Amino acid sequence: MSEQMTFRGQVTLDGPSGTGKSSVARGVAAHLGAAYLDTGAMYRAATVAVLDAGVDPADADAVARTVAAARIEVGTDAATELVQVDGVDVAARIRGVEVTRAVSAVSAVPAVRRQLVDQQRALVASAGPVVVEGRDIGTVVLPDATLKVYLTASPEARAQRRAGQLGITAPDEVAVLAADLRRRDEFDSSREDSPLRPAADAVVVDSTDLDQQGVVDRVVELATSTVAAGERA
Ligand SMILES: Nc1ncnc2c1ncn2[C@@H]1O[C@H](COP(=O)(O)OP(=O)(O)O)[C@@H](O)[C@H]1O
Ligand SMILES: Nc1ccn([C@@H]2O[C@H](COP(=O)(O)OP(=O)(O)O)[C@@H](O)[C@H]2O)c(=O)n1
Repeated sequence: MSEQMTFRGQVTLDGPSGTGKSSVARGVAAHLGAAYLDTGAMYRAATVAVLDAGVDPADADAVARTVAAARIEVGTDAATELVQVDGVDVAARIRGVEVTRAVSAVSAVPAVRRQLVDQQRALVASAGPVVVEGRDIGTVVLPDATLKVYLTASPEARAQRRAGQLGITAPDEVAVLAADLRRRDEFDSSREDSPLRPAADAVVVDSTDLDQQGVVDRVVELATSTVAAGERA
């Protein structure tokens, strides 16, 4: 497929925190003229609903009831960020420390996952060509995707990137951030329902020594060569 040809497939990007999933997925979507879905934003929005209801994130039944009653909306346009809970814009709040600390507990609740996975599949079905990022997209949400990428990077690089994003420079604060990332990744990888892991047919891309554009270029190259191979078959 030449780059000018229209990309009609689905690209999944999974991996641990700070590997560059969101920024790379946006770049790839823009390059391919595809829609973009940030599934982490949906779990984060569900977490806002739980915290606002005063529910303990560890109380799975109450979490499931609260999220079932909430209207969670996210956009699929790579150029703009739309995240709402019951019509209220929560795009900034979902990135806060409070939500980040609670999100893994909320996303481990099977009923929450069923609800949001159904919603993700419906959004993808109406989006056309799409780049979707998260933790279980290649394994559970879109097992037949055109291209599955599993992004990795060293723990040090991931902590440094997140620190840069949050404007944190003090070494002790970076160390706290690194410990938080490690804890969340362990939780996400060891949960029973849809743990974080590469799909058997995912291409693993280590971004430790690549800059953001380098990773975007690599994923676009993989997407175009996968489509070309499919057309030859
Ligand atoms: N390959 C890279 N090298 C350096 N910084 C990167 C790279 N990819 C992404 N970043 C930066 O790292 C930070 C975290 O990236 P993000 O896309 O939010 O990761 P994730 O969605 O996996 O948590 C952002 O500030 C982003 O610009
Ligand atoms: N498909 C997904 C996406 C996110 N999540 C959960 O949502 C949390 C936040 O996801 P995110 O993609 O916003 O996290 P970062 O990689 O940006 O730190 C993750 O730590 C997971 O607990 C999930 O369980 N499944």
